[in-house]
Amino acid sequence: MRLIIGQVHRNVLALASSRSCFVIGDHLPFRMLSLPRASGFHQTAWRGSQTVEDSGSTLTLASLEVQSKADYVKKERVPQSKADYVKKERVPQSKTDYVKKERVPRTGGPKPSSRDSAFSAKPKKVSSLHLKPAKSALPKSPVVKKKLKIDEALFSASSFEELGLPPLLIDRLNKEGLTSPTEVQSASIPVISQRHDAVIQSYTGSGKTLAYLLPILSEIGPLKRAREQGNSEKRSGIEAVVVAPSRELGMQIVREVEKILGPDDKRLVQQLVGGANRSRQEEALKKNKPIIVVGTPGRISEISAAGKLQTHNCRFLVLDEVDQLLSFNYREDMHRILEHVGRKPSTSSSSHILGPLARRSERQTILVSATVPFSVIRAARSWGHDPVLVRAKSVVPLDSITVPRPMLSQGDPNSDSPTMSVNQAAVDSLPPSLEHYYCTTKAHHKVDTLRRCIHALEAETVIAFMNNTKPLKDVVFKLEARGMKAIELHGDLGKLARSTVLKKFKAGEFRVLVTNELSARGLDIPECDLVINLDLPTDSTHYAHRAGRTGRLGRKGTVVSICEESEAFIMRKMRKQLGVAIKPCEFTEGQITVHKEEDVE
Ligand SMILES: Nc1ncnc2c1ncn2[C@@H]1O[C@H](COP(=O)(O)OP(=O)(O)OP(=O)(O)O)[C@@H](O)[C@H]1O
Repeated sequence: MRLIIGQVHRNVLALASSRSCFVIGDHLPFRMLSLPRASGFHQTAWRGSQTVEDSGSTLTLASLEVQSKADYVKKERVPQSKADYVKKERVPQSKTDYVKKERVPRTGGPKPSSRDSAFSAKPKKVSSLHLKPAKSALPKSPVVKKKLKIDEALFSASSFEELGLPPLLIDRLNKEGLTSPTEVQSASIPVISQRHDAVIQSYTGSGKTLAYLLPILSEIGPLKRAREQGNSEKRSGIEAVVVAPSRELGMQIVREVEKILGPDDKRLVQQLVGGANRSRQEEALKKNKPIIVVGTPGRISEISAAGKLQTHNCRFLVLDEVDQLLSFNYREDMHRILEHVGRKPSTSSSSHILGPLARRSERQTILVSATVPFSVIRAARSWGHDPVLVRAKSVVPLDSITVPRPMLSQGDPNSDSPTMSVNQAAVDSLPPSLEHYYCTTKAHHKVDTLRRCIHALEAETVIAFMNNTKPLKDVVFKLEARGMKAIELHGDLGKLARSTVLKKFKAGEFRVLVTNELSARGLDIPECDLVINLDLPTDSTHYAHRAGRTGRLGRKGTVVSICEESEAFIMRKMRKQLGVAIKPCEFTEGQITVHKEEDVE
């Protein structure tokens, strides 16, 4: 049976979403959860497993130190020239309003990020890093547990005020047109503010960057929460380190921090990305005295090793796209970062005997990705104190997470085999609003199919992925020859060329960006309405990150994989692994024709 769809954006078939629960462990609804927590956040020993205890006390906004609106106005308000900003600024909004607003593509959507991206890093093969869970040689300290329950109300927080962000920070967010938190932000902000180590997992384009930046900027820098007198921690130097696997993602995060800090304070964030001039970065560290640095593992560890980056006072360490940062390529740099950030060099004789692990860890560790394989859970357990997994509408203590049953039959649960990583990571990493299709064609007709697909779907801003760099130019040439404006982007281009390409593409000068795996993670181009796989991604984790370049923050988006007949089984396999409908289709006479699966099997 054949079903003809006119223009996919007008007559979109509702996909039967078979999105199932994230594979790792059982998830409790937030309201059911009791979170035991070491009262001493700065526990010296890294503890092993810990049981989840139920408690009678409910974790309310107050117990999370998130005050009610009234309290908030009373206690938090600091003398400001802009009197009564609360009255002026707060526009009561329901969550539905927010969703409605965000879903209007282009014109009515959220204020697009002003973040620029510059591409540089070469794509790195992701294989898992075997960092052994650190075992402290120190005796375990007695742990006083504070039992917490989380109020479901936090999930439906419709404003940043409800989440207890400081007034100055809310003021800045409003100025940037950000008035309502996303779901993952509502879940993460209270948890991080309560000083839990956390793994944040939520689908691509759901706002994970602000989910960790906002609670951090509530604690450090000029927008931070006013503390009661005598209760202020005196800190100096760098207080937060954010690590990202690529230069482009690093720069994007820098732009996001700059946007929140505002023009007067943007020097307080310093980029330490590879490929940029290192001595200039070192000079800026000296001159600007930043409170937060964002960079790639290599450059951060390089400058740290040279003694030009002091991070022992650091309170926050964020690993964005953590599953990629755990790959073998980053092993040494990540080891250095984890060993140094937020660790006080100790002079006591015992620590000389016991080695670096005896040094006191002061930092809060936050791991972030749309795809969280079990290796990340294991790493978080070994690096953090009572870490929790935060997702939209659920928070789970990591100690309660076990390797899921199906995984056990597929191999050694302690191995980081791709199968394991894929199965655990893929589900729930995709925005629910995406439409997925695949079509088959001969290899030499792929570009023509791509062109017909773009016309049929009336897509305006298209990212086409290939697996290698070499053929990109050829595809661009063929598209241009057929009158379609296209441009290539890959790591072999110079730094300036890469940022120019992106600027032009974002400005709408080109309809198609032809690129490789380099652009699959982090790239935020809200206007992108179509992602094409001209080469199939290597696994469903890669599929998820590529697909996530479209359909960001509730917008509509379509993903089309163009493959040869002999590869169609891979798409069917990915459909199973991802738990989403990827429908076979073809493009004829300016239309998409969607087949039912029976027709092709
Ligand atoms: N509360 C908000 N209101 C409006 N826009 C927001 C909000 N939070 C984030 N955004 C915007 O949503 C877009 C996507 O956010 P972000 O890049 O943080 O997503 P992500 O979950 O990290 O995606 P990925 O997994 O692909 O890296 C950005 O343009 C960001 O500026």
